Amino acid sequence: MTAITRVEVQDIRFPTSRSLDGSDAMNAAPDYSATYVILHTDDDKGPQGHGLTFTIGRGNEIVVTAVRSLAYLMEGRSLEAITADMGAFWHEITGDSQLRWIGPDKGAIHLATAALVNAVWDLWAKREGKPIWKLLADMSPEALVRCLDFRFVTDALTPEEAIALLRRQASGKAERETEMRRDGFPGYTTSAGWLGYSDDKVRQLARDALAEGWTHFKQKIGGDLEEDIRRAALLREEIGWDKVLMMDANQVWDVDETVAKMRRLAEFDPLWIEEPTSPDDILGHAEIRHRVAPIGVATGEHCHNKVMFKQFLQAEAIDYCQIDAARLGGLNEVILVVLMAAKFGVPICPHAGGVGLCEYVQHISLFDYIAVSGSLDGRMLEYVDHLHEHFVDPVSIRRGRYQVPEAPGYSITMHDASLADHRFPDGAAWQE
Ligand SMILES: C[C@H](O)[C@@H](O)CC(=O)C(=O)O
Ligand SMILES: [Mg+2]
Repeated sequence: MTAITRVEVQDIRFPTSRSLDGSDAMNAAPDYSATYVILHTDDDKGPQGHGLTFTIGRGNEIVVTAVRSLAYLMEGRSLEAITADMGAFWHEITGDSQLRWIGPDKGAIHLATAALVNAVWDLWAKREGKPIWKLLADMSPEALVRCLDFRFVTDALTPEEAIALLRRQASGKAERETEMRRDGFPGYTTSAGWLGYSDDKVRQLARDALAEGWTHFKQKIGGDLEEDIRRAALLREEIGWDKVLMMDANQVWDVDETVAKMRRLAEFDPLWIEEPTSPDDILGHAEIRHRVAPIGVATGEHCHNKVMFKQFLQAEAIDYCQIDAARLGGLNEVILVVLMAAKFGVPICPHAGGVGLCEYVQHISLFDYIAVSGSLDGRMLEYVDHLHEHFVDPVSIRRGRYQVPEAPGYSITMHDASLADHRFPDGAAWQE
């Protein structure tokens, strides 16, 4: 038995606002940040569990405090008891009635839940000697479904339906695993498109990305419309018309405004408009989708729980489901949404613009392809070229495709020196 003896939490921040990496129309100057959790165990020689949740700077201290409040639900428990019934564990960690009051299943408390839950999965996978995607792909449908909490979503997906979905793809799993190891998973890059970058920088980064083999690009829009049009033309000039372009407004518009603006931007042939309006406006997204077709609608990075995703799917409001590994309450909830999306026929294209998110979501897309959907249609994984050097097992990209991670765990462990340098406010990075 391995007991979780202590939950350690750190406030880690990177001063990305200095270079405007990650900037968009809503978030002009983000400092990519992590509430970073380490699960210590009574096995000194064994691995620790690592997990993080993503924020963009101020407020990270609130999520750190929320992790401290939740820690009592973890400390003293055995890993084996948790993993024997992961569904019950998730129900319990999101079910403390006093803490649930400040959610439920949303906001700082849910972000904190993600860091803790993902750290448990990381610990489990490390002890099994497998990367997360492989741990999931190797589970029987019944074992995987036992990891999930179906409360509030059985009108959209029952455990029996989830088992049937997983059984449907069981026979081709080994083949798809081999294919992924050979070819990698298709990606797209956002790195050339941040809103705060100068024209020259956008041009240079687009050229670099083309030379590296990227074929799919995402651009930030949502500022002045004429500026959006000018920058879309600039990007098309660089990448040509045979490459795919996506647009991301980061929630700045109303519904009618989105329709009017996307009718102008349609000349640049965007595949999707991402987060056009409030992330909570399910019917608004449905209305936009209806009116801007054939441009697709993508959202999910601010979609905070399985109930919201259920309704986006039921309302036929999205063409692309952009789950976020740390906005939902950790992997248990992510898997449930992946299964619901498969049932509704909507492709998973995870959000990865943040620190550590590329590291996390590669496991989710691999699992989705190998064990759930069995399809690459409409599926691609976001890539941003920032901060990977701080991870012990960073993502590896070749010709615009994610290479399969093989190290045990969830790929989220950071180097000790990186943690020390970026601890807020006393780390070296914050002394300049
Ligand atoms: C603030 C983040 O960088 C955000 O712009 C990321 C995002 O919207 C994306 O990657 O998509
Ligand atoms: Mg986005």
